[in-house]
Amino acid sequence: MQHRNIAFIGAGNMAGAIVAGLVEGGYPADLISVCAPSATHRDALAERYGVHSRSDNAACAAEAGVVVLAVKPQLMAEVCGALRSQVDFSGKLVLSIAAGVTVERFCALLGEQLNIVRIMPNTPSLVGKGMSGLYAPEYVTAEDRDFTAALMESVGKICWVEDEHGINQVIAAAGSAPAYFFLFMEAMQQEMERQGFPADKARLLVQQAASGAAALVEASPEVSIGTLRERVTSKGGTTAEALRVMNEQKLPEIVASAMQAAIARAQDMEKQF
Ligand SMILES: NC(=O)C1=CN([C@@H]2O[C@H](COP(=O)(O)OP(=O)(O)OC[C@H]3O[C@@H](n4cnc5c(N)ncnc54)[C@H](OP(=O)(O)O)[C@@H]3O)[C@@H](O)[C@H]2O)C=CC1
Ligand SMILES: O=C(O)[C@@H]1CCC=N1
Repeated sequence: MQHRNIAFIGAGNMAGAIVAGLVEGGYPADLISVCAPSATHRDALAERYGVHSRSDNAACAAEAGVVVLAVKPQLMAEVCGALRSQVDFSGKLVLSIAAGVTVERFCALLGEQLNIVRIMPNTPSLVGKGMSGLYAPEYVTAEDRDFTAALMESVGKICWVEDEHGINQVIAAAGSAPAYFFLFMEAMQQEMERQGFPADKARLLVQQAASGAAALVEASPEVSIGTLRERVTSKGGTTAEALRVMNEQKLPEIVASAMQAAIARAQDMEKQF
């Protein structure tokens, strides 16, 4: 892939996961800077991955061809306002990973016809297993779209969405989703501990079952997930009994409501930030 000078504004969980995935995947660390007010996170990234640790957002962004906005949505207006007064964004590619901040808002904050791609990544990018949704306004060039796609493909899989609302739907299905699976795994580990298993064995059982199930889904694209579930479920057996309880207690409906709540929150944030 093409290599450009990238400035990450924000060095937290998500920026760190992308930086790690990029460098582990062979992107030159020397071309990556991470910028944040306190040294804690950015210095840790510099030490571990060899990227540059910076404290001056504007200087860092000014020197880069690609600026990744990776601060919390509620800080975006303040951070972009300060950047706009000191940095000329024409000719730069801006990538936002923030939930709930629209292209229209970024254009108001940083300049009209901003060359921007919105990315909705997730933290498994850290281990090269990310899933990112991408959206770009139609005027963004094919070269910048291709660069962004290749960048995120180097830390996982990607999916373009045609309209911007698709980013909110990607949040529900992928951006936030690792936390759903972690909650499920946490609950399973806790029950195994209640059953008397030590924490390390309880975790191993749950972790291996989860990663094995995910690997099976990935390895069987021609088989529906429902069919994979049925192959585990012997008639009158233990799985059927467990699934009966989950269905009686409306797990599928809970999942659907939770995803709808994530989308609704992203829409609220679009009005707020
Ligand atoms: N976490 C996730 O799973 C996902 C997050 N996102 C999006 O990523 C963005 C970041 O989230 P996340 O990484 O979780 O947040 P974190 O709180 O982990 O990181 C935020 C980072 O922003 C830095 N920061 C705070 N103020 C400034 C400032 N004025 N200038 C520059 N940097 C600043 C913080 O600095 P310091 O290191 O000094 O604290 C920190 O490094 C959000 O917009 C979120 O919507 C998207 C998809 C998934
Ligand atoms: O919780 C959030 O708002 C962010 C976006 C997706 C994952 N974390």
